[in-house]
Amino acid sequence: MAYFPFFVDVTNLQGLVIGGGNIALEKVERLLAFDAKLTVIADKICEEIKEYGDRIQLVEEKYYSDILKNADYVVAATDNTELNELIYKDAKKLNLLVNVVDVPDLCDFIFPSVMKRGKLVVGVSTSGAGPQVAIRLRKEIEETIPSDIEETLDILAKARIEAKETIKDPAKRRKYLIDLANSLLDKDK
Ligand SMILES: C[C@@]1(CC(=O)O)c2cc3[nH]c(cc4nc(cc5[nH]c(cc(n2)[C@H]1CCC(=O)O)[C@@](C)(CC(=O)O)[C@@H]5CCC(=O)O)C(CC(=O)O)=C4CCC(=O)O)c(CCC(=O)O)c3CC(=O)O
Ligand SMILES: NC(=O)C1=CN([C@@H]2O[C@H](COP(=O)(O)OP(=O)(O)OC[C@H]3O[C@@H](n4cnc5c(N)ncnc54)[C@H](O)[C@@H]3O)[C@@H](O)[C@H]2O)C=CC1
Repeated sequence: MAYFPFFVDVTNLQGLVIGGGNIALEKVERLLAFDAKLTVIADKICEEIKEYGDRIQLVEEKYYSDILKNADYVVAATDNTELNELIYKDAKKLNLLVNVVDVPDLCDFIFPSVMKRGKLVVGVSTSGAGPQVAIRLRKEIEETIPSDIEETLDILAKARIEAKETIKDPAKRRKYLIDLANSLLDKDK
């Protein structure tokens, strides 16, 4: 296996979380931090997940395979190993990407340890070798990020749009944007 860190626009995809316990809640919260479109199906959905009811679709029923038809990707987080395996098989028949929470062999994608500050996103993965290492390194990286990074990236995003209009020469535009990025990042040093 080799996990490539695509940064996927989850606002445009329909995610399906199967299971409504603590582990499902963690996955839901991580995805909602990115405004993911989500459906949660479980015969028992915990209160904490229900509190997100205005942002996600809740289906308080047992898993049925037809629900996969509306999904783009699936997270299987039930406490039933055989069921999680069945979900994996059903989802593969539809060519969906699946994450079975505690079974790396049944994960087409895995959750990294994530830091998000405005437009900056850092995701650290150990390819499943040791989530604890991913968590610790993510925290260490977090400490090196300038406190005004959100503002810096907002300024740069605007400047790039303007520069595409106003500086027609690609080489000059590139130099302008690299210098601006460096000056913003260096200004507090
Ligand atoms: C493969 C992967 C699949 C996936 O879940 O996507 C996976 C698998 C497994 N995790 C297990 C255990 C723990 N996982 C955590 C925590 C996190 N695990 C996450 C990701 C991943 N976990 C993917 C690989 C990530 C990578 O590449 O490094 C994080 C980063 C993101 C997230 O979960 O969203 C999140 C931290 C979020 C944050 O804080 O930043 C803790 C610590 C804790 O809970 O505090 C423990 C207990 C301590 C321990 O065991 O180390 C077990 C053993 C289960 C058992 O048998 O008990 C398996 C199964 C196995 O390894 O066989
Ligand atoms: N809790 C933990 O710390 C960890 C748990 N795991 C694994 O993650 C999985 C889930 O754990 P928790 O969320 O803590 O369990 P939980 O017991 O809190 O929740 C299980 C959920 O599965 C749902 N479910 C069961 N059968 C179903 C069916 N037929 N259709 C739809 N939903 C169904 C239940 O309704 C419930 O919402 C387990 O397999 C567990 O082994 C892995 C690592 C750590």
